[in-house]
Amino acid sequence: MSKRVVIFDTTLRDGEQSPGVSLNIQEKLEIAHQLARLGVDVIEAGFPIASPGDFEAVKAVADNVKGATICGLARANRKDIERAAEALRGAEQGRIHTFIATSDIHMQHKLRMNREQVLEAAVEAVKLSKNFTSDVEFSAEDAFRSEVDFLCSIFTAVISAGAKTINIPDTVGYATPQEFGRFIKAIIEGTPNINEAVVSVHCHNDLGLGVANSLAALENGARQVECTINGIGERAGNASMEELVMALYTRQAFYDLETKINKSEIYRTSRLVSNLTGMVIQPNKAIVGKNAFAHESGIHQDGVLKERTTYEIMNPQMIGIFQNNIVLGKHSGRHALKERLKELGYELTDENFQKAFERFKALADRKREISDEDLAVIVEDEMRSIPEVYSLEYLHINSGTTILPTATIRLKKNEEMLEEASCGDGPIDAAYRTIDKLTNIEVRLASYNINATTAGQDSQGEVSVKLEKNGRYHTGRGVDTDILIASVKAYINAINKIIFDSNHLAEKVPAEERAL
Ligand SMILES: CC(=O)SCCNC(=O)CCNC(=O)[C@H](O)C(C)(C)COP(=O)(O)OP(=O)(O)OC[C@H]1O[C@@H](n2cnc3c(N)ncnc32)[C@H](O)[C@@H]1OP(=O)(O)O
Ligand SMILES: CC(C)C(=O)C(=O)O
Ligand SMILES: [Mg+2]
Repeated sequence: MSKRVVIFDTTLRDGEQSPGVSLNIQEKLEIAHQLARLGVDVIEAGFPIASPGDFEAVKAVADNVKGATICGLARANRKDIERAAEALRGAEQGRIHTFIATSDIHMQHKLRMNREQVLEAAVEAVKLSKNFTSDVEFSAEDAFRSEVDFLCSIFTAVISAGAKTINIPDTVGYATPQEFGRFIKAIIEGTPNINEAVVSVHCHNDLGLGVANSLAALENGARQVECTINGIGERAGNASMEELVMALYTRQAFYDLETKINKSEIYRTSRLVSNLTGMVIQPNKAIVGKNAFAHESGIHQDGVLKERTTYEIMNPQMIGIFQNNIVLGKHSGRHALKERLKELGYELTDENFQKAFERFKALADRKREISDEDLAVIVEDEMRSIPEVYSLEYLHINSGTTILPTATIRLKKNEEMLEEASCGDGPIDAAYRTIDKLTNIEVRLASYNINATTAGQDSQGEVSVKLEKNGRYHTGRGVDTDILIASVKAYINAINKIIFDSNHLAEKVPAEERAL
């Protein structure tokens, strides 16, 4: 039996049946070109009878996209099939995919047809389709809830009528892997001319088993899988293409099957489909989710940095993901921080690194993810060697529409604790007046600037101040997720610089010429 699995992509047909998704001609064309680059074997571009727009989209894909079979869906009736054939006329290789439901529940309530009528409609549909193309696929909708003997007789008949692919959908996502595998085996064994057609499956994800069921079918003789990018599709979606392909590749030794998918295009295709359909990918989605290759905890990061395969079963670069997979956050350890700092070009002494690590952990307690910008701020602070004569121990600010802004601050000066309170025009003015009282250094605030150093609600505020003292300017910088704390830190930083400069000056200038 062939090892080759045919990848039938139905992102543009079943994927577009996702509630809220509607792709225009241009968008379908763009996705179809990308699917061809990705190397899918069949692109189901739409359901031409559904609307003039879908007809035009299938036609545009058929006329323009080369390198893959272009397929159009049609119910088992003349109008649908002729419309599909017309849309596909320009295709290098066109496939008509005709279908009719075979489960009792669908036949009785939806189609209001009996088995004989359904079998006859199926055979007629395949015969009619054969007038337009040699590549005809027949699907028995709701196959998994259909009676196996009836399915075998309908498949035998459509294969005799010329169907080259017979598709066995689990339309409502009801199957579980073992029983679906057994089901496929029973159909193959019960259909005498099965060797004249490719056996295909089309699994929905209502129980989250679309991919698992498809793999079970492949183990039991199926050689085409119908799937969508990012697993989009009717209700809970279809089997996800990227998961199927990567499962077959990663577990090649077990399945011994291959596809012709160009794996390095997987991520790009996933992003394109997500952007054009508006279907956001959940972060923990396998293969293409934001977190699929991200490591946050220190023990994992240490392992991955020492040897990637300790915690990665696939290489993200292989599917076109080049972003950093080490996410710095509260669970990260020293190895990961040191590695990222090295990548950013920072070489810290052991002592500075230890300080930077402590600040990193403190920030990570308040902020979900630590960005490179956050690290730059932390490290630059640690690399400066201005002694911290004053440091902030405690800050309490009262402010609002009906109260006078008041600040209470405790500063540590060397080993001594100093505490004061003051009012001001605003909370920052109150804080700065309090610091002036505590330090007893007379300064003038020459400028105050605030910036968000990183994006997002939990971003850091960076405050820079310029203080004037005896005609000389001293800048101070403070960073914190709380802008009042950042403002106070900036002011204290500038004061410490004033003291540092004044001490340096003292070494050169006699006391009487100095005034602090
Ligand atoms: C499992 C799947 O994903 S199947 C594909 C589902 N996709 C879609 O339905 C998307 C596109 N669909 C559409 O735009 C419309 O449903 C159309 C244009 C196809 C049909 O629209 P309408 O003619 O208004 O019919 P409507 O959708 O209301 O009902 C479907 C009809 O098709 C019949 N039908 C359903 N499946 C089939 C089939 N495979 N073969 C023949 N007839 C079928 C139904 O019995 C019903 O017939 P009735 O009108 O005699 O009762
Ligand atoms: C048209 C068929 C193949 C389908 O989408 C299904 O049965 O889910
Ligand atoms: Mg479907």
